[in-house]
Amino acid sequence: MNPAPLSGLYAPSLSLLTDLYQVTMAYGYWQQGLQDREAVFHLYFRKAPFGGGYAVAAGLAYAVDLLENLRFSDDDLAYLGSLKSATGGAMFPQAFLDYLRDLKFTCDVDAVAEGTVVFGNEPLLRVQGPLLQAQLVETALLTLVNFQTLIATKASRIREAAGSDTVLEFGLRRAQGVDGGLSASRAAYLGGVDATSNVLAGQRFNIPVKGTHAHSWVMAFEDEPTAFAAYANAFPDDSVFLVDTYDTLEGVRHAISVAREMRANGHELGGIRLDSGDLAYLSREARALLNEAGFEKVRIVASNDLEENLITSLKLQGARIDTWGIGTQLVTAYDQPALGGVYKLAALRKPDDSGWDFTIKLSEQLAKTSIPGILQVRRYESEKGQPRADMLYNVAEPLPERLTIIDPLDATRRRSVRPEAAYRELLEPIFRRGKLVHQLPTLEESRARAHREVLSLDPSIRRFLNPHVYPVGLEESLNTFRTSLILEKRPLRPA
Ligand SMILES: Nc1ncnc2c1ncn2[C@@H]1O[C@H](COP(=O)(O)OP(=O)(O)OP(=O)(O)O)[C@@H](O)[C@H]1O
Ligand SMILES: O=P(O)(O)OC[C@H]1O[C@H](OP(=O)(O)OP(=O)(O)O)[C@H](O)[C@@H]1O
Ligand SMILES: O=C(O)c1cccnc1
Repeated sequence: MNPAPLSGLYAPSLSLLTDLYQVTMAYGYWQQGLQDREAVFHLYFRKAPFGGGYAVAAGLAYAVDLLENLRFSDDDLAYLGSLKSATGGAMFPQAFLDYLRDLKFTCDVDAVAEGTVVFGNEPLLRVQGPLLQAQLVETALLTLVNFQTLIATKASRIREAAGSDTVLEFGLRRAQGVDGGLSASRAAYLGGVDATSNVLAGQRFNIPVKGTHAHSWVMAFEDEPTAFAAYANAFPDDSVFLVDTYDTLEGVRHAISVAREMRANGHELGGIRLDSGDLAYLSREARALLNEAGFEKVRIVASNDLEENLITSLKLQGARIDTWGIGTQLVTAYDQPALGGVYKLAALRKPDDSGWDFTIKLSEQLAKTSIPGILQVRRYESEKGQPRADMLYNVAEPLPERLTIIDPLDATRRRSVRPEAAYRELLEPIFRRGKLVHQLPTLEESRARAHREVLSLDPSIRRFLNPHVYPVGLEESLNTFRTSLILEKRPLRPA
């Protein structure tokens, strides 16, 4: 089986999966002769989602697939050719459409591996190449990386709450459409769930598929014991009975009597599922009934609008739940349905090719002012591999001998870097001149990375409530340069 069956996910191409303004700007750049001016954009979010202290990067495999297949088909061009301007003429002239027909993606892309733990303000992706192309891919890259990073992060929080218990993703029916379901299942697995009920995701991404049965199964038979016995007949070694259709504890008793018959025939009941009521109380009662009857190994699955805080609370209440089935809250990222990742222009090659003009987007809030340069993220780690601080620096400028990391929001907060401190660079080359130069890891490898990296974080950063803020700063000369650029661009207002 193909472990990373992503190639051609968007074949022949999703080149029109963009906002109209990307195409109108592309036309404008082309008209101005700016299409090949070398540009650098960074994709980053400002604040980790769910009030948490970190995020888990995801979506790169989809982004690679999209960029590899980026081309305008005849149908795409015919559609763009049919668009009209306000006065009724063609929005785009034929010569521009011909240019798009021949367009090939030739940018360099550097990115953080999927499953890497990331923080606010650091680039997850850097695109460097012809301005028109680097601009054109903005929307699609944001669509892919924002959503999958959000869901992978939610899944890692649920994993954190569940500890070593099994977590199943049950979200497809409540997901935001087809790709919302499919890419959520992938990102949730990457972030740490153990299996999905989504069969297409199982086929496409080689994710383990698992499930129980619905209330309708019980309702389709004359009574509950008959329904359980029929299910056991179909799946003698893989049965989990949903016990709450009529009365949960009565349902547990029915499950036990069918489990006895199964045992007499050489089979064991796998589990029961609770889907309503007080899950702490019912799971304890169910455990006691099962144990008394000699079914210590029958697992208790719980579902019903669960998420990381409820799981934590249920555990504190002494719930005896072995497996958590999580749907809506996970795949819709219910408490924060979007990650506000942005894609900002940070450098433009000078027209005479003599170097770079670094660019900045100002904001009233310093937190929203962009970071100029061609950025790399250097992660300093302890001897045990625990992340200690991340430093953003401009690879287009030489690094000073003595490194100091400055908090971009408060320049008085500084950290010196020991020259011998161990580090790794997070952005890795993915495309060079439009050619894929990176062997993408399998989904299993990315999932293992996410698991490893989240666990390597200090628990104070992983906690849900008021997590400690992980230090991400600018290398001192970059910070000084950014401040000077802000002063240069911001008008000096009269008092
Ligand atoms: N012990 C508990 N502590 C905190 N929350 C719980 C506990 N048990 C269940 N919950 C959660 O409370 C919410 C409401 O559950 P409850 O079963 O009362 O309502 P419901 O979903 O409307 O039930 P039903 O399906 O019977 O109509 C769910 O999110 C459930 O996971
Ligand atoms: O609560 P979630 O986290 O979203 O998990 C998925 C839910 O979907 C199912 O309910 P549904 O009522 O759709 O069908 P059912 O008859 O199988 O329970 C299942 O029983 C869960 O309660
Ligand atoms: O298999 C299950 O138990 C399941 C699947 C989807 C949604 N809710 C439950």
